[in-house]
Amino acid sequence: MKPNVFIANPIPADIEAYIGQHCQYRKWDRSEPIPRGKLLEEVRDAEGLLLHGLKVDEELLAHAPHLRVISTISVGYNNFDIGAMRKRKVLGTHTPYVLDDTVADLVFALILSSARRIAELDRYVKEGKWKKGDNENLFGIDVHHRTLGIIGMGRIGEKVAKRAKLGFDMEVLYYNRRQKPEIEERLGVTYVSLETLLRQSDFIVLLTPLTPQTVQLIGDDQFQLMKEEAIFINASRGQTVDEQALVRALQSGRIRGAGLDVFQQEPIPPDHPLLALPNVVTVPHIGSATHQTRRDMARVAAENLVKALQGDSSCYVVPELKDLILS
Ligand SMILES: NC(=O)C1=CN([C@@H]2O[C@H](COP(=O)(O)OP(=O)(O)OC[C@H]3O[C@@H](n4cnc5c(N)ncnc54)[C@H](O)[C@@H]3O)[C@@H](O)[C@H]2O)C=CC1
Ligand SMILES: O=C(O)C(=O)CO
Repeated sequence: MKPNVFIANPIPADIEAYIGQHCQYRKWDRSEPIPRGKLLEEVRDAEGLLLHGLKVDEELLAHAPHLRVISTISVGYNNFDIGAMRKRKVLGTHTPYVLDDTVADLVFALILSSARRIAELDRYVKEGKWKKGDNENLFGIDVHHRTLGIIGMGRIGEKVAKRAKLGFDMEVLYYNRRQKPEIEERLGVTYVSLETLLRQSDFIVLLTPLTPQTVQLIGDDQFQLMKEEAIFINASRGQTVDEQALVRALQSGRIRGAGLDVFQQEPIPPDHPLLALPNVVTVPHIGSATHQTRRDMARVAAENLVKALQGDSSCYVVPELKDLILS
């Protein structure tokens, strides 16, 4: 008999059809998120669950006694309570690699638009403020030949480093849980302490996963170490930064600017002080959001779901739960 699965977010029709070849499924296909109560109801008989951005915790698992696999359409899986999943032997899978270049492109878009003030000057032109004789008050800073510091040199970090080295002749420093000599050799990047990275970089990009060790990794003390001209980019998760400290650093001119794709609360409340600052470029968590990449992510997530239910270990199980598929 085909396993029962629940698809909690809309996915392309052909990918849904692929799941249908291997599983019996029910689905939520409205664009607004599924209400929590409805999700808890729907998972009652499910052995597999496909989702994007929904919280997986003890409560959800308690409502899903048959659940064996949860497949998230994202590479980040901080929405998983890993301890609770391990206790119930529920596998978690994610979507690494397919989105790396797309997210790295977005990081560069944030670097360039912060340095050259693209969003601010777009408003300036459209509001009819452009007058002959405008000069220094429109100037930005160079990106090429400056120093980029990457915190979290993983799959996406490496793609950012490649763009920086090959496209912009930048010096690239990185800080990571472990040093990566193979990337140093391939790209000519330099491993440094977090403190050195913060002191020496003109652009600082945060790309670690959200874990207990990275919660508020960047706060007042770290902003104090940065150059006054530094631009801070966050494309990891909002909780890796102390957002109040970031507001203070930007308001006081401690750093020059910021480019942000992620926020402590998403959507960010419209009256949030960050949104009143001209030296901040914001986008609504769109790192991987191109038509092609979101499609590829949905395909990988669907393949993960089907493979994991079949006991095929070639799916992308999250590192902390890999032993479950082998046991
Ligand atoms: N803004 C967006 O739309 C997107 C955001 N992301 C975020 O980016 C993160 C990274 O994705 P990948 O590069 O695929 O992951 P990855 O696992 O390949 O890389 C993460 C790197 O961070 C390092 N790291 C982990 N904890 C650390 C710590 N405490 N201190 C220093 N380094 C640490 C790891 O050693 C690893 O090299 C995701 O977990 C997700 O949160 C990912 C995709 C899209
Ligand atoms: O994949 C992720 O972790 C995202 O944040 C969205 O692509």
